[in-house]
Amino acid sequence: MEHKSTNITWHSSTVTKEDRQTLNEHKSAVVWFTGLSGSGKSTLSVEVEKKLHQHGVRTYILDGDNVRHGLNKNLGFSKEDRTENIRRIGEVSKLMVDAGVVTLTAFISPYLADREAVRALLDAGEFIEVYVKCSLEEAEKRDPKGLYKKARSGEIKGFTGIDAPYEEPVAPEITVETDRQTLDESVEQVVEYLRNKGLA
Ligand SMILES: Nc1ncnc2c1ncn2[C@@H]1O[C@H](COP(=O)(O)OS(=O)(=O)O)[C@@H](OP(=O)(O)O)[C@H]1O
Ligand SMILES: Nc1ncnc2c1ncn2[C@@H]1O[C@H](COP(=O)(O)OP(=O)(O)O)[C@@H](O)[C@H]1O
Repeated sequence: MEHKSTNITWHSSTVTKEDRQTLNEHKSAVVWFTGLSGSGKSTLSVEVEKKLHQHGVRTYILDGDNVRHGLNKNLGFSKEDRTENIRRIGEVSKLMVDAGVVTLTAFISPYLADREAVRALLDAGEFIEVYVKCSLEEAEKRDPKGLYKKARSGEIKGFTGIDAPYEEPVAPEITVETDRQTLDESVEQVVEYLRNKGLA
């Protein structure tokens, strides 16, 4: 993206990310849930956060409700707008990780290049991609918000999985299969990974 501001310098503070992590007694990273609408991203992020919080981990969830209603309320669902949506969320995630927080994000983030751009913003090991894998058939059967029905009838255009693409992750850190596993199994799988990385 074009860099419009000039004559700006980076102002570093004396308290570093590492200092904050030491104070918190855990590292920080972004746990990036990606998958179709209805795959279980929000449900999983909420349950994983609950577990982490119980273990004394500082957490925050970024999802559509706190981002598309505020920071990104000027964005729709064209390819360009989705890319800008993910770019901004990536930048916010980076700030949250710098603040020492384990940040969980729940966005479809359908484009591989957009997710890789977020990965590139962060240090090694700080971007944990969780592919919330679920067949379109099952997601459509769940249809928790009735949006697939609207997409099939043509009331919503450019809906992910129907007439807009979803590019599957190539090498995600974690894959959970919500049409084959129970919610508890998926939650435990994510928490176990985070525990092994000093994040839980
Ligand atoms: N056209 C279209 N395609 C996909 N999704 C749509 C669309 N229009 C509205 N919605 C609703 O918006 C939620 C997805 O927003 P995201 O910010 O996660 O999308 S993206 O990452 O920018 O692609 C998504 O929420 P989830 O079901 O939680 O994934 C939908 O409820
Ligand atoms: N194993 C599972 N993991 C996650 N969600 C599940 C699972 N089985 C059924 N569900 C249901 O699927 C729906 C997923 O919706 P949601 O979490 O809003 O998905 P997304 O955020 O990806 O759109 C919820 O109603 C949830 O209860």
